[in-house]
Formats: sequence, structure tokens, C-alpha cells
Amino acid sequence: MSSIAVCPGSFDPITYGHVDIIRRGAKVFDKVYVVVLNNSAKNPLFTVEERISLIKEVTKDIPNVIVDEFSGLLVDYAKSVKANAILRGLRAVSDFEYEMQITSMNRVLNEDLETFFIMTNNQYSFLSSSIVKEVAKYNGNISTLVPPIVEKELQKKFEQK
Ligand SMILES: O=C(O)c1ccc2[nH]nc(Br)c2c1
Repeated sequence: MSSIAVCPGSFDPITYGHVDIIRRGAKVFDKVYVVVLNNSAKNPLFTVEERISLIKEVTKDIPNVIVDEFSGLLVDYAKSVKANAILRGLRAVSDFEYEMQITSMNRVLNEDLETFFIMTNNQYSFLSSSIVKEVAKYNGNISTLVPPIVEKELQKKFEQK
């Protein structure tokens, strides 16, 4: 039985922290679906299509990664791709409470779908898409935080504003 994981997130935009988790997960699971949450409640900087394009570009050298989008319940998307695992990154203890709540909810919705956590590299323990956007907004150096293509697209976004 092949192991298929779904790695959900906003990825607005993808950071080196996300890439770290995806690369580590792709070594463990046969397939990793990196799925962009199409959540109308948030006001994203990048469109879903832009985020998917950036993730595809940044992970193009990882053959068992598939990039997709979903709206609605993660457990329903997981069932649609026959995933038997959810993959999440943990950056610091502060992530744990939220992740525990989400995992408990998903377990209620689908007892058979297990969540696996991978700890990010310590150098990314502070990193989030939000903090990267804040630094990029004021033209700060983000070259060690996101891949070059993401840095370039962020600069374009803030030049437009
Ligand atoms: O960028 C974020 O907002 C974010 C959130 C939660 C996260 N867990 N693991 C990672 Br890498 C990560 C990144």
C-alpha cells in the first residue's frame, strides 16, 4: 500500500521553511500533495494560481511532489486523492496548540487519516509567510528566507502597490 500525504497550507508565499518540510516529507512518503488552501476568508497577497506556480517552480526537482489546490474540508480532499496521511511542519512549541486542535478535529472527521509532524530546520523556526511579506514590504533582505523566484515575485508585488 503506497503512502500518500497531503501537506496543506496557504503558502502565501512558499518559504524555505515550507520547502524544508516538503523535502523531508518527500523522502518519507511515496507521494506528497502540496495543496494550497483556497480560503476566501483571507486576503492573500498572491492568487491561488500564483502560489501554485511558485510551489511548482520551487519543487520541480522533487519527482514525488504534486501541487494542487482545494477548498472545503481537508479530509474530503485527502479522500479524493486517496491520501492516508496529513503532513504538517512544526517550527516551535508555539505551533503545537493550534496543530493539536486541527488534528483532533480532523480525527473526528476521519479516524483513519493520521497526521504526521516534521520539525523544521532550526534556522527556520521563526519563519512564516506573514513575516516574510512584512520584511519584503519595507525592502528588507529576504534572500535567506525564500527561494530567488519568490523573492523576485514579492518585489514585483510591492513595486505595484
Ligand atoms: O508560513 C507559515 O505561516 C507557516 C505556518 C505554520 C507552519 N508549520 N511549519 C511551517 Br514551515 C509553517 C509555516
